[in-house]
Amino acid sequence: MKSSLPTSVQIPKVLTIAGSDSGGGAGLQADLKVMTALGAYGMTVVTAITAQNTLGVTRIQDVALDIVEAQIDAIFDDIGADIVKIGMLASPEIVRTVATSLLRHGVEKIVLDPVLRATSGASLGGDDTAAAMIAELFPLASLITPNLDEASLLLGRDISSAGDFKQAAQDLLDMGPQAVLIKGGHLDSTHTQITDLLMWRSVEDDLEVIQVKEFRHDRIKTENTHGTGCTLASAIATYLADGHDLMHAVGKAISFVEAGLVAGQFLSIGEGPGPLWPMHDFYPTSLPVENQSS
Ligand SMILES: Nc1ncnc2c1ncn2[C@@H]1O[C@H](COP(=O)(O)OP(=O)(O)OP(=O)(O)O)[C@@H](O)[C@H]1O
Ligand SMILES: Cc1ncc(CO)c(N)n1
Repeated sequence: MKSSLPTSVQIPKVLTIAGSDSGGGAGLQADLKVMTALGAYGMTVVTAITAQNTLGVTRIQDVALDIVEAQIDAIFDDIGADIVKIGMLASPEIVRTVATSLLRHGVEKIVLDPVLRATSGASLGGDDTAAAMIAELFPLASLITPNLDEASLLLGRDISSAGDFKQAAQDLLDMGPQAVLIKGGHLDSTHTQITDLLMWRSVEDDLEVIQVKEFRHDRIKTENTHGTGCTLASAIATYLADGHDLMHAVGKAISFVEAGLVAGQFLSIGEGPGPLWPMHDFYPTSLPVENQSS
């Protein structure tokens, strides 16, 4: 039972529906760290448990459908969420369960990161999961954030150059989401710049118009890029829940990832590509520990 103490401080409540990364760099662990770093109250619905580290994924255990549903109900029957971020869903059945539950609870703000493969190459969902996402979740999504591999899988054709981004975003937008962000992080790593392309629908004078914004930024030279996609989508969701419009939320989230990558260069976590560092604002890694403010 609640006490009668005043509860006037409002912080954004952000729910991630995602897989667990035992290594802590991606998945719901990354999501929670980002939400916390950005001042939101983070919550989790676990869809799958991955045995994972910086070298790769060794095992995946899907969570039973009724347990996925019960977690979503537990949150919306009590706490609620200002926005939902979706990551790894692992099977078409989990996609359907999540979509049905979110519809039942009338959830309207959804950032969908269509996670289908880990950077290490491990499959985190197959073609049938992609098809279920398109059918069940795209129409509910405020924003989808595919990387190049995911955009190629979802569209059934190769998206391999920045010149393909606009048409790919348009074709993905035609599949039902309100907005699409194509992430260019995996495009040729010899390029010194990265382009992420945002396309979204808006209404002007009662007419729907399609808007486009390219975010071009320097590629940070680092191996430690584990979790960039999860971090970006969680940061966008948190900034949206905090009241920013889509274009600014995406811009701020890209800057947050960049700062995390710069700070993550100085960390040595695991033998493979390590994670970025989402706590960069609080614990800057480039300073010797004794010089950091306490
Ligand atoms: N080396 C880099 N320097 C600067 N920004 C980067 C770098 N690598 C990725 N990003 C940014 O990180 C964000 C996520 O992009 P990316 O293409 O890596 O997504 P992803 O493949 O879904 O991530 P993940 O590898 O976690 O699955 C994008 O905004 C992208 O521009
Ligand atoms: C659990 C999980 N979700 C998402 C990704 C994508 O980075 C990953 N590697 N692991």
